[in-house]
Amino acid sequence: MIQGLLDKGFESVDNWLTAEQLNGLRKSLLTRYQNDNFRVAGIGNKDNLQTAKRVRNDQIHWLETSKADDNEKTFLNQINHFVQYLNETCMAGLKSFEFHHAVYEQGSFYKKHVDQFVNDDSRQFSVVLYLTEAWSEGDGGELLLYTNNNTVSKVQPLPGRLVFFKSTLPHEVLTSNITRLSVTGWLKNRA
Ligand SMILES: O=C(O)CCC(=O)C(=O)O
Ligand SMILES: [Fe+2]
Repeated sequence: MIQGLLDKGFESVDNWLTAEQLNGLRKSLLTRYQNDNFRVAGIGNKDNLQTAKRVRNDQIHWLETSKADDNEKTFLNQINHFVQYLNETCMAGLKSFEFHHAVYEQGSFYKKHVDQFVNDDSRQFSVVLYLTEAWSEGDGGELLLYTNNNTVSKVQPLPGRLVFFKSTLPHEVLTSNITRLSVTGWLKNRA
């Protein structure tokens, strides 16, 4: 994973969770979505929602450790192990992380952007885990990563796939033709 990050600027890994863990996490996301616990996502940390809607129109729900259910706790534990691994093997200096569930309803997208805020550079790495039950060519919602030398890499949002990239890397989500589910987060160098 680390090698891919260094070589290409990103890495993707399949089957990051067991099928059981993945199905559990999807169930938790859908339960929160059905109970109206989601809101339209914004951009930046002081944004105007009208502007934001032209850039992205997914809906999100932030995970809070204290309110996480067992499936979400398992996921956050795995992330914690991953963070420890990065700190031990790469001296990444990571101090905290934040994650949200995301639902891209049919027709939703997220235009080209970077995840680091202009007034806060604490987000070091972006992590996305795809939770959609099934994805096939034509369903859209691919992740485009603008790596160095104007190379564009396309990642299919396949169930169970985890993508990991530096938060300074420009990327975008193409329009999804199906309901696209994911959990997305950031590994930060500040608490
Ligand atoms: O879902 C994805 O593939 C990427 C999402 C994203 O770029 C973001 O939430 O900042
Ligand atoms: Fe992003």
